[in-house]
This record gives sequence, structure tokens and C-alpha cells, in this order.
Amino acid sequence: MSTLQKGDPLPWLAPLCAHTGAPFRIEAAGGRFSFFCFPRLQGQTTTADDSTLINAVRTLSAQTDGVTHLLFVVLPGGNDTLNAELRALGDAVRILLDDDLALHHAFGVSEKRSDSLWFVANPRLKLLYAQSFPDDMVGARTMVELARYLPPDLAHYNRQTPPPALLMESVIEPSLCQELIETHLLGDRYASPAQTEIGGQAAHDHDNTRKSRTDSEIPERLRNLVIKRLAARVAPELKRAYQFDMHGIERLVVACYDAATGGRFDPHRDNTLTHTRDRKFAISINLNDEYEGGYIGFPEYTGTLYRPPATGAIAFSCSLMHVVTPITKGRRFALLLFLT
Ligand SMILES: O=C(O)CCC(=O)C(=O)O
Ligand SMILES: [Fe+2]
Repeated sequence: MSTLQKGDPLPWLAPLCAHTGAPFRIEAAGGRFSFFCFPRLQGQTTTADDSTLINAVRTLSAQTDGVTHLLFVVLPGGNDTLNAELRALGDAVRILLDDDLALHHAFGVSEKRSDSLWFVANPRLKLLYAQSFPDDMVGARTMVELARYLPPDLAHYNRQTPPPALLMESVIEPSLCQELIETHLLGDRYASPAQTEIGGQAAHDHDNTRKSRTDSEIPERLRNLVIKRLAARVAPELKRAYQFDMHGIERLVVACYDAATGGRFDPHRDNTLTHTRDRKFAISINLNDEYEGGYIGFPEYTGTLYRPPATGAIAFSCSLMHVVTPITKGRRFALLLFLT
């Protein structure tokens, strides 16, 4: 078993999180620095050296806020007392219960080790640091030192790499934008549900706090006009930039983000669930200009924020983490779809 090294990508697995009782998808740590602690184990048992570990985690958790820095403690199986003590340290620490040892194996960490292993990943989920220590406290102190040197301004961390997104002007005509806005205002609008899955089956998470916007379906006639424009004006751009051939369209809606209701969409990826994995590119066509905020950003890359003009579009890979910043004034209308 070879241990992950500096430069290697984090495995996109989904171990159980002790806080929520649900899987935590490692890819959701993107856009932040993340620390992973595989604590020292006592002999052959799966019980960690509790007091040293808790002190170590407490020491480091003072540096992690859950927003720019996340701390994970990976335990090979449940230990209720320890979990409760670690949970009491707050949201900036997440305990991952690696019952099937999948994460241990992916990191190349033995469950029979007698050292403390620490890994640090950058906002693009690539390892910056991997090191073994004789005990958890020595590891945590080194991490505290290391955290001091991490750049505080995440937005500019990946200075060299702008988001691989494509902006396009004049994708549809102003009159079609207007018609689409009107269908939204006059038609059946619904609170846009967050996608989730339960036991591998598609489900809607209606009490989500990550997204605030309304959506509406569009009539067949407008749908056909849009598809014609996509084929003529967007498909060739995607072919040129990414060698991508458009096959189908999924979820074509008019969305409205309203400042009055806190319109926004927090960081997420579009194709990480079983029923969304065929999505290749996300396309947002902006339909109006009369709003403030509502920028599209990519937390794993430079802090560049995008806002295509009305009739223009942005296209990006569904695997990229992206965010729609809060609308601060007015309403942003956009036509949203995925290409498969
Ligand atoms: O509003 C946008 O432009 C993007 C929306 C989005 O990310 C989504 O619906 O998944
Ligand atoms: Fe999205």
C-alpha cells in the first residue's frame, strides 16, 4: 500500500460523517484548505489515544473555521465516547467514520499503524503535504505552524489558473430573453429543489439552505427555439474549446434569483449523484441585466467572478465546484440547462 504524496489528488469518496449520520462527500471540501488526521492507534485495537487526540484536535481546530479551513479526523469505526468529545469541538471538525476502511485504503494508510498521519489538501483537492508523526499532538502542532503559512486570501490562491469556463455573447436574441422572462412571471413557479439521493435514488431536498431561487418549465415552442440556438451557437464553441460533442439536454428551466428573498446558490457540483452523473456541461444564459450581485464563481480557481450580459452565456464542466453569489439588488433571470 503506498501512501498518498504531495501532488496527489484526494480520493472523491463519501465516508459517513459522525455529525450528520449521512455520507460526507470529500469533493465538497473543494475551495478550502482541508486537514486530514488519521490518529495514532493503540496497539491492534481501533481505539484512538483519546486524550492526546482530543487535545491535538482542539489545538488545531482553533485554526480551522469550516469556511476557509476544514479539519477531518478519520476513525476506522465508531467509538461513541470519542465521537461525542470530538463533536463537542464544533463544526470546524468533522469526524469521518471509515467503517469499511475505503478512505484508509485510498490514502494508503494502514489501520494497524502506530503513528499519526496528517494530510493537507489545497482548495483544488490536491495534496500539499503528507507526513507521519510519532503522536497526534506533535502532528497537530506542526499543522498549526503550517496553517500560519497558508495564504489567507483563498480567492487568489490558485493565481495561475483561472476557472476553465467559457463566456459567450449573443447566444439568444433579446426578444427571446423577454419571452422567457414573461413565461416565468406568468407560469407555474416553484422553489428550486436541491438535488440529493437516498440509497442511490434521486430525491429532492426541499428544506435546503444552500439555494434560494424559483424555477419554471418552458413551453415546447420556446424550448425548440432555444435548442436551435444552442446547436448553432454553443455546440461549436464547446467543440473548439473542449472537443465536446453535445448529445442531449437535461433540465431546461427559467430561474429567478431575487434580492428580496436572498437569491443565491452556495458552492456545489452538478454531477456528483448517481442520477446526475451523465451531466457534462452546465450552461447559464442570462436573460436580463437589471440586478446587482449574482456572479458565478469557481472556488477552486482564481477568484474571478463572471456575469454574462443579457443574451450571453457561461458554460462550464459540471464537475467544477461553482457558486452563484447573493443577488444584492433586483432579480436575475437566467435560462439554465445541462448538456449530456
Ligand atoms: O444560476 C446559475 O447560473 C447557475 C445555477 C446552477 O449552478 C445550478 O442550477 O446548478
Ligand atoms: Fe450548478
